[in-house]
Parts: sequence; structure tokens; C-alpha cells
Amino acid sequence: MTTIPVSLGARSYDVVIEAGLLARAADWLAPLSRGRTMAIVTDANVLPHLATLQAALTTAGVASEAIVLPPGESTKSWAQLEALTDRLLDLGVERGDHVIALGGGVIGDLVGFACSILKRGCGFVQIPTTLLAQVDSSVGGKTAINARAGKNLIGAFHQPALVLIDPQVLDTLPLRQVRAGYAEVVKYGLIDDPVFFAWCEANAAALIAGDPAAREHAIAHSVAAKARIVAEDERETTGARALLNLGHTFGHALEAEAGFSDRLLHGEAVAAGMALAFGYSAAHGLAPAADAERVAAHLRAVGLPDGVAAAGIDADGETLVGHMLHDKKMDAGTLPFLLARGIGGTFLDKSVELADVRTFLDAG
Ligand SMILES: NC(=O)c1ccc[n+]([C@@H]2O[C@H](COP(=O)([O-])OP(=O)(O)OC[C@H]3O[C@@H](n4cnc5c(N)ncnc54)[C@H](O)[C@@H]3O)[C@@H](O)[C@H]2O)c1
Ligand SMILES: O=C(O)C(=O)C[C@@H](O)[C@H](O)[C@H](O)COP(=O)(O)O
Ligand SMILES: [Zn+2]
Repeated sequence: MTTIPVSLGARSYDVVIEAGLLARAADWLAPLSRGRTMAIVTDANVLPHLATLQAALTTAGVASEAIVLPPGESTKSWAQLEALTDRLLDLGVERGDHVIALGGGVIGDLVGFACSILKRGCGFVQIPTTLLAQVDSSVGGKTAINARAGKNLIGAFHQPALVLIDPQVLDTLPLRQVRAGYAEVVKYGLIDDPVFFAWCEANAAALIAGDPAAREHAIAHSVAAKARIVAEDERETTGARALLNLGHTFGHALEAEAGFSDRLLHGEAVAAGMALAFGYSAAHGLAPAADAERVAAHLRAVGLPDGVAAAGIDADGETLVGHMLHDKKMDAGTLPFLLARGIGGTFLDKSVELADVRTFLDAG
């Protein structure tokens, strides 16, 4: 068992990682239940794991009530938020209770946001069931739904009380979703850890194929990296946490163009976005061209897109830059970009001209 603390003063919590942990989740959850019924929010593709969790709680004498939502990015919506908060209120959830988010990043982001506003804030626990959620979205307290204008535009910072990660639940995850989650794994190498990037190059195939040792190493390494960055800059004010947005300005524009649908998954969009960020950096003499090509080649090798066309998006620079104008990093007319001086050398550049980004995108 690996336990990684997220150190945030009064909001500190542990991320516990162990294969098979779901069946023992009551060891951690029973003390949080206060003898009351626990609400578990999940989606329709996670029902086998819901059954494991509910059986574990029942054995420990903890009652639970499941709320099963439709799967997919479109669930991060006002309509689902309203339906979910009404259900939680009907169940009588109190501020001192902990709602369980059992699912991928969609469930985690929606439930976290619902819990940030329910009775002005109640507790929640993340039990992530996708690779992406285990290595990224379950940690750090960013919660959100999508708006008509763009991705994650309505949300709050609301930290979970606990994160329980069972890598074995990934055995049922479709390969396309494993690959998409891998994009957020390799992101940590590209940000500031070239040794981890090299590990990714050597071990991606085993990790994606479900090798338990590779999987657990990638999850623990990613969570530790994210915990360190979040502890340094919880609310993305100093620039440290903005590094976690590598590839996301391009990526969110691609997701918007795909209509926040399963046509393009978040991790796929981030992969394309990271390749574009490295391509832009190389085109401007900031990063060696060989590094940009190494990144793109690795993404292609694992079956992830390395650009706009490879992501299946047919849009010109003006259209994509139009989406970027809604980015939360927008600051008095300037959009800071995550660029790179090389693999492991990501930095926030506040001098990028959007007209130049448009030209770069149109050059293909
Ligand atoms: N808050 C953050 O810090 C943060 C970080 C990264 C991504 N995100 C958000 O996370 C979302 C993407 O998360 P995701 O990739 O987990 O997508 P997701 O939640 O849609 O899950 C992907 C698919 O896998 C299914 N699924 C989940 N667990 C399964 C399992 N064990 N077996 C079989 N199927 C399973 C789901 O039903 C869904 O169809 C995006 O909305 C993104 O913006 C948030
Ligand atoms: O935790 C963070 O900080 C991240 O940026 C992680 C990202 O992988 C994630 O997709 C996040 O939701 C993006 O945040 P946003 O602020 O650009 O909506
Ligand atoms: Zn992301």
C-alpha cells in the first residue's frame, strides 16, 4: 500500500493506492459515515465496481444509496448538476457527510462541484475508476461542469477528504480510455521530469496493456507529482499549478470544437495539445526540434493524436483561437501559454500573440 499525503493545511488529505483496495474501502469509509447512509454517485459503466463497494460497506454495517448517472462528458452539465443536487438533498445529505464519487473524471468533477455548493459545502471522497482520474482528476480539488462558452467554465476549488485508488478496477476500462488517461501520465514527464518521460517511453506499452507493476508505478509517480504541485499552488495563483495545464489550451479548444462529446476524449485532446505546444515551441526556436519530434513520435507510438488533424478535428486557426478566448488563464486580453524549452522544461509564456498561434495552426 502506498499513501501519498496532499499537504494543504486544514484541507490536507491522503491518497491511498493499493490493488484490491475497493473491497476493503469500508476500512476508510466507515469512520467517515458517522453511522449514516452514504451516497455513492457513479455512472452506468461502473456498476460492477459499485457492487464491490456496496458489498464492502454492507459487510461493515454502513448503509449506502447509489445514484447512477449517464456516462460521458455531456454529464458535466447544468442539467445533471441540478438533478444530482436535488437527489442529494432528497437523501438528506448534511454538511458533515461525505458523498462518494465512484467513477472517472466526469463523475469526480461533477460530484466535487455539487458538494462544493450543497448546503454551501459538504464533504466528498474520490474513488477514481479510470486511469485519467487515478493519475490526475481525483487529486487537487479542481471541480467543474462545462458551459456553452467552453470547458470547465463553471466550477470551484473543493478538496476531497480522501482519495482511494484501486488500480485493479482498470481491468474493465476500454483500451481507448486507458490510452486517453495515459496522456495525463506522460504530461508529468513533459512538465519537469525528463527521467520519467524516458520511463514512459520504455514502459508505455506495458502500462497500457495493464501490467500491474507498470500501472502502479505510473499512478504513484503521477499522484506524487500532482500532490507536490497542488501543495505549492492550490488555487493556481503563482504559476506553479498552471504547468498542469500543459496542452490544455489547445486541447480544450479541440474538445469545444468536438462539442464536448466522446468523439474526442479529454486525454486525446490533451495529447494533441501537448504535441502542438512542443511544435509551437520548436517553431519559435524555444525548444529543440528533435524534442518536439520525440514527443510527437511517442504519442503516435501509443496510439494518441499528435495534432489537430490526427485528433479528427477539421477547424482553422481562427476557429480554434476563438475557443481559446474563453480559457480561464485569460488575463486582461493576454492568454498565457504553456510552452517548453525541451522535454521536462515546460514554462508559462505570457508574451504569446494569439495571431501568431492562429498562423501556426493554419500552417498545419
Ligand atoms: N479536476 C481535474 O483536475 C481534472 C483533471 C483531468 C481531467 N479532468 C476531467 O476529467 C474528465 C475526463 O475523465 P475520464 O477520462 O475519466 O472520463 P470519464 O469519466 O468520462 O470516464 C471515461 C469512460 O470510462 C467509463 N468508466 C469509468 N470507469 C470505468 C471502469 N473501471 N471500467 C469500465 N468503464 C469505466 C465511464 O463510464 C466513461 O464512459 C474530463 O471532463 C476532464 O475535463 C479533470
Ligand atoms: O489540476 C490541474 O490544475 C490541471 O490543470 C489538471 C488538468 O489535467 C485538468 O484537465 C484540469 O481540469 C484543467 O483545468 P482548467 O483549469 O484548465 O479547467
Ligand atoms: Zn487534463
